[in-house]
Amino acid sequence: MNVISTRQLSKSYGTTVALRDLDLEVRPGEVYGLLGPNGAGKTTTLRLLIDVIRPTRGSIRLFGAHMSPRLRGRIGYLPGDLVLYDRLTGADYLGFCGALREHPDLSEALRLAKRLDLDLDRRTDELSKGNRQKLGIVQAFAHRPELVILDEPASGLDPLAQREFHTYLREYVDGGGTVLFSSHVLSEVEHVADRVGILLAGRLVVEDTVTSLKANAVRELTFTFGEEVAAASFSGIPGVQAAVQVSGTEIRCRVTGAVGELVRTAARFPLLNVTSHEPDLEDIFVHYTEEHSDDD
Ligand SMILES: Nc1ncnc2c1ncn2[C@@H]1O[C@H](COP(=O)(O)OP(=O)(O)OP(=O)(O)O)[C@@H](O)[C@H]1O
Repeated sequence: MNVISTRQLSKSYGTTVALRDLDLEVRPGEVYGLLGPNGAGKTTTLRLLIDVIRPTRGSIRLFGAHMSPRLRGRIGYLPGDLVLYDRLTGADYLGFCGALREHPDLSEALRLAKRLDLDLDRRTDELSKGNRQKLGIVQAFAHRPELVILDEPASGLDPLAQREFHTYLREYVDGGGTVLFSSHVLSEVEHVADRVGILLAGRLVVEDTVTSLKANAVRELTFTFGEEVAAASFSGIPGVQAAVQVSGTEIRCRVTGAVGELVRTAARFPLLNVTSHEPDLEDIFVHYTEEHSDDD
């Protein structure tokens, strides 16, 4: 049974369609990263899942059931717009959240706060942006939820805190937890997520593992020859999308899938060097964003 399962989930605000027909499945024990440019519908999706806003259409199942007060206790949530009570210390705030959730045991919260180097004795209005974010993360995990939904968790965290947080996320899923998070930080998604979904203008345009997305993405191979070679010699080869003449002796090819035929063709000429630019998640993200804007 999937931890999260949505069918044709849609949300409109007046005439603005924020989310269209989202079918999302998040499996037990996985870290799922939701990517998208500003306004793509990420926050809307997360808010729908935790039931702070209601769908215009479609359905949501969490652990196979509709949202209920009992189910809410099994879920942790970091909102994108975290509101803290300024006069409380971090420890007071966590105690308050624990009381609301009827989970007074703060041992997990204290452990995570220590790992993130967060001082819980300071008043929340004295905390820096990054430390407020750490407090938000700590409250999301404090009651040992089975699922956490995090809206831009990396926002404001310094690289050390980010690294510690990612290690903690891995431990959390290894211990049976499940994570859905949104992010703009593509390197974070690349390192942490098992699967990635890209939302564009409210639609899920692609969903896959990071490894598979990269394997199927467009790569660039640049060939340097010992004599002049025409780019036209490389057009029509399976997988080659474009062959560009960089100079008389240098040709750059954009290619998808296997490169065997392309490399065999290049080897028929006096080949001196080949360099390959491997796509990262940013290239893939830009590719889908550009492709989508072409459709508009
Ligand atoms: N309360 C609201 N009233 C009207 N429109 C809204 C509301 N909330 C969101 N929207 C619109 O819905 C669309 C999706 O917004 P959403 O906040 O879900 O995007 P996002 O992917 O989280 O963006 P960001 O990365 O900027 O946080 C946007 O066009 C936004 O303007």
